[in-house]
Parts: sequence; C-alpha cells; structure tokens
Amino acid sequence: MASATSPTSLSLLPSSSSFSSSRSRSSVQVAASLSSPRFPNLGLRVPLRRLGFSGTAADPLFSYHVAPKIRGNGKGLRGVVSMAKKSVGDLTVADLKGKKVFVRADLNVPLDDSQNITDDTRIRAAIPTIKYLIEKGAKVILSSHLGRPKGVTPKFSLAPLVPRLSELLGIKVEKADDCIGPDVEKIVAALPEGGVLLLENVRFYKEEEKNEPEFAKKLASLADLYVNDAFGTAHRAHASTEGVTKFLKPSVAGFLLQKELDYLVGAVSNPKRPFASIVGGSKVSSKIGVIESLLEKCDILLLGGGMIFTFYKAQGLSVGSSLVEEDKLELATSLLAKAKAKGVSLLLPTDVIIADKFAPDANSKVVPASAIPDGWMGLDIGPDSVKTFSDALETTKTVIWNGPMGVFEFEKFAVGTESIAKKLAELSGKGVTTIIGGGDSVAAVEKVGVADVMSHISTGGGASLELLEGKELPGVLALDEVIPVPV
Ligand SMILES: Nc1ncnc2c1ncn2[C@@H]1O[C@H](COP(=O)(O)OP(=O)(O)O)[C@@H](O)[C@H]1O
Ligand SMILES: O=C(OP(=O)(O)O)[C@H](O)COP(=O)(O)O
Repeated sequence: MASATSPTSLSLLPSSSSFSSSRSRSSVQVAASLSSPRFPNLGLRVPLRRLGFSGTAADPLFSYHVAPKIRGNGKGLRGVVSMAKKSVGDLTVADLKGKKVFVRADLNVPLDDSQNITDDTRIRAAIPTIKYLIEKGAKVILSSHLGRPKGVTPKFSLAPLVPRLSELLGIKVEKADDCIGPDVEKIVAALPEGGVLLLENVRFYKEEEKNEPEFAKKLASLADLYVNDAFGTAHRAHASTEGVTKFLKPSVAGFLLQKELDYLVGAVSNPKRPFASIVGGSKVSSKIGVIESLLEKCDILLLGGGMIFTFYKAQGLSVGSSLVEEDKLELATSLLAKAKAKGVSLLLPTDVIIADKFAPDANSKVVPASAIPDGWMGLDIGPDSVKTFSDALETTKTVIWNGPMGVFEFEKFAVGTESIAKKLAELSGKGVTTIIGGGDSVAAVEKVGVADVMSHISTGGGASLELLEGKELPGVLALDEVIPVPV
C-alpha cells in the first residue's frame, strides 16, 4: 500500500546567498525567498509556472508561497522550520510516477437549484496540486465532501463538478458512483498514469465524520500515498482528512494547504511590522479567541461590525437597539485593558451608520458613536471611522482581516466594509502583505472585485478562524513532519 517516501524537504534557511542544493525545487526557492522585495520576511511568491503550472502570480489561487517559518536556536543552526509538514512539492517523479495518490480536497462549492456551480474558487484552488501530480505521472484519486448530507443524497453528489474539473485540468476526469468498494477499485485499477478519478461524496458514509478506522482503511486501500489539500476541512478530524493518514505513507500537504498555513500561521506569527489586525463580524463571542490570539502578535487592532456595540456599552455608551451581548460586557472591558497592557493600539469606530430597522430599505444616518438614539441600531462604521482606520493602516506592512465592518449584505450598510476592502487592495499594490482570513470578509472582497490583488484569501472559514485562534488543525497535525537538516 505505502510507497517509499521521498527525501525530506529542506527545512533550514541557507546560510549564504551562494546556497545551492540538489534537493527539491520548493526548498531551493526558500533560499530565493531571502531577497524577495514583495515578501521579504517570509517567503517568495513562486509563480507556479516554475513548477510547471499555468496561471499568473497575480492570481492568489495560482501562486504557491514558500514560507520558511524560521526560529533561530542559537546553536549554530541558522533556523528550523517550525511545524513544517512535508509537501507534495517534495515528491518527485520517482516518488509519483505510476503511483495511486489519494488527494483529499475541499470541493465543497455552492450549487444553485439547477446544480450549477455558483462559485468555483475551491475547485480552482485545488488545481495546482492535482496538475503537479498529473505531470509527474501519478494516478489521482480525488476525494471531497459536499454539504452535510445524512446518507446518500443525490443533490449532494459531486457529479456536477466533473465538467469544471475536466475543463481546468485539460483532461477528462472520471467519476465513481461511490468512494469505496469493488466498483471503485475496478476504476482505480484501470486509471492511467496522469488520470484523475473523482470519488463520490465521502460524507455519504456516516463513518467519514465519525472518523471510523475501518472506513479510513478502505479509503486508504485505494492508494499508495496521501495528499491533503483540503484546507477548508482541515479543522475536522474525519476519516478522509485525518484517519486515512494512519494507513498511508507518506502523507503530505498539498500546495493549497501549505499556502494557507504559510499565511495564516507563518505571516501572522512572524509578521513584517507594523502588523494590523482588523476584526469584524456580528458577535464578539465568536471572535474572542481570534482577538485574544491576535492581541499577542499585532501592533494595531481595528474593530468593526456588530461586536463594537458590546464594547461601547461596556464603556457606558448608549447603543440604542444595536446588537449587544450583555454577558460579554466584562470580557469587552478586559480585552480593552489587555490591548492597553500589551501596547496594542486598539481602535473602535468613532462614528456609525444607524438604521431605524434591520432591513435593506431602513432609514439611515451617520452619528457619533456616543450618540446612538433609542430605537436605532448601528449597522455600519461611519465615514470618519473609515478615514481613521485607513490612516492607521497606511504605515502597516502586514494586515489580516476577518469579519465585515457592517451588514454588508444590505447595500446601504456595505460602505464601511467595501472601503476597507479597497484600502487593503491599495496597500497590497504597495507591497503590504494582505491576508483575508475566510468567512464573510472574503465575500466582501470578492464583491468589490479586489480579490486578485490580495496576498492571500483563505478558502476556509472555520479552519482559518481556528488557525487564527492559535489552534492546531487535526488534518494538518496528522501529516508527516519534515525532518530538520542542519546547514
Ligand atoms: N452592526 C452589525 N449588526 C448586526 N450584524 C452585523 C453587523 N455588522 C456585521 N454584521 C453581520 O455579521 C455577519 C458576519 O459575522 P461573522 O459570521 O462573525 O463574520 P465572518 O463570517 O466574517 O467570520 C454578517 O452577516 C454581517 O451582516
Ligand atoms: O465550507 C466549509 O467550511 P466553512 O463554511 O467554515 O468555510 C468546509 O467545506 C467544511 O465544511 P463543514 O463545516 O460542513 O465541515
């Protein structure tokens, strides 16, 4: 079942610019990262064409960022990659040609009532890893979930994804009606080198989410080695994301998974400063972990969205009928105190756009944060706040954003969120590392049409939130570690 593993990836920074190595290409590109002006602290934007992929470096989904995640140990080693996982880029033709590779991707894309894909971002994001494997002569067994089906449910079949996958890969993708069993085994046996077989929705089996070892073993028995590229599902310890690694070696990270980690862990823990975090969204309760974790790392914290009213109320301001979490008032106060103690510049909006009802056609007006009348609710940050936030961001070198500034689903209350998206796009153009950490902020950035210029847009909402909270993801933990090599 398991094939011989490839040589480990290079996990240390080169000690001089004349560094040369016969090791994997991605490792050599880590060396090049030292002098990248765009991304000086972390890594190089590596155009995938250098790895044989199409696409442009301007498209965040078609670039692979190598981030070395350095931590010096002061004992002669120049640095060690922390938490480094083996990458598919470390596997060569010798490792892959003729091998059956189980690729877990997150192809959980939205479909309309006619089963048309309404956003193919996750499919496009999965392509670089699949292409790499195809080009190395592997036989790709592609697995994903779609939705949250309870048993076999036709509307959650992965069949509608086949045409788009085939189009993007430039080959005819085969589709199985199941994800395990003799019929699937037959198709796998007939799969040519460079062929791709899409398995049926792995969540049609309840054993998937229960991470049942017998089911994981059956999935694993289809292949020789495992690649996890399903970032959006990496926070789930499921059979196809975690359990399968116990039966398949090597188990390595795909390009997308690695890029997500490079940004959401690497760039955030080793940021180019000043480092600003922007946190919004509806409730402070769902962002406590993220705020607390970012307070440890950032220089500036900008807060927006519905959560600000809990902070206002905690400071004794009237908030009208704005969203407030009464049981989080003390927490809000303690977060403000913590920011102060840590020397983090925490900014709350100074003005807000209020509405007389929660509706797209509500009457609205701009008021100072201290003057929200009874019966009115704050649904967006105001123009002065947009200016203050933009000015605060002006000097930053790294910005991470999670959560909208207001109810951006309603046109009238989308200005704050859209202005921040535009500001980040502008900063990105000036070389600032801009990271959009999943969820509704991604939708906002896409709505404004500036997604392509951001340094990184996460493909996982829940997964990115957990990473930003400092949690480890089971789908990542289970992968093979890179063994540090002294230089
Ligand atoms: N002032 C506000 N009042 C009520 N809801 C808000 C407000 N500002 C933002 N929201 C809502 O927050 C939601 C996003 O919150 P959340 O799920 O926490 O963020 P994300 O999806 O980015 O993680 C959006 O649907 C938005 O309408
Ligand atoms: O869409 C997903 O997560 P997200 O909505 O948090 O980005 C993933 O595919 C995970 O799906 P799940 O939350 O049903 O496990």
